Amino acid sequence: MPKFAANLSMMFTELPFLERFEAAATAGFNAVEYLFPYDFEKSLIADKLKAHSLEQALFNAHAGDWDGGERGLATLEGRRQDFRDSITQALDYARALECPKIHIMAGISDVTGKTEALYVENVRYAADLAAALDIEVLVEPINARDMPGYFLGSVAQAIDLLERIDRPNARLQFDYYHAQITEGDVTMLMRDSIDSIGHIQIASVPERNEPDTGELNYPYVLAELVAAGYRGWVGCEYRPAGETTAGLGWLAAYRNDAK
Ligand SMILES: O=C(O)C(=O)[C@H](O)CO
Ligand SMILES: [Mg+2]
Repeated sequence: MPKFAANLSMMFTELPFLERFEAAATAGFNAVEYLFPYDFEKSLIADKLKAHSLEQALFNAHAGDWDGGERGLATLEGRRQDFRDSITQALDYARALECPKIHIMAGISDVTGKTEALYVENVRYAADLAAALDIEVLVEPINARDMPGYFLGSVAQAIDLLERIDRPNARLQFDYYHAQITEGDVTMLMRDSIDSIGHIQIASVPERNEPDTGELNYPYVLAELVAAGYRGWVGCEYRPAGETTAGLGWLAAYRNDAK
């Protein structure tokens, strides 16, 4: 059965960030992921993980001026040093949190030969630093409805760029929510890209709520993922329709499955 990580940027937002760790553990999660840890001392987060026996599955490298609309630095001309600083910072946190994976956001950029070349160079730079720490760097295609102008739109584009990056620890973050909106045929897409997949995320489509609603049949989708050999965390990157805990009935069904 799949193992699920709570995404603390979207789940348990009824609580202040640092209190979400305990809430996730109490709800039965053994791992967490979120966008960014950088507003907090890494030792503070490490203490939370330890106190609640949680693994840190994933977080993102700093993605620029988020409130100002930036969504990553890896394709931005003139931001090479900012990008490099973001990787140094992310790896510093990853080491402290014993986190094996970092998501590197590409940025809002047109796809041109120039932006592709910069992206390949930047992700390669990050992968080489991360490899020394046994950490993977991940790239994720994001749907254009939620993030208009985002550089990385499809799994095919991501795989093509990963081939050019050509580093074994640079891998695909496959988010079924984005894949269904942009491409559909998600199980064939997953099977075709399974060798590149380093992390999975889920949510209902189109509302991005609990995975037991919406147009995707997750019991089937996740059984196929496991059958294809995926053994990593499945990040629950969804916005609960109501109170987070009240919407966790879907998780109990997987626990019963395992018995
Ligand atoms: O939005 C997503 O799907 C993500 O995984 C990113 O990390 C943030 O946009
Ligand atoms: Mg995602």
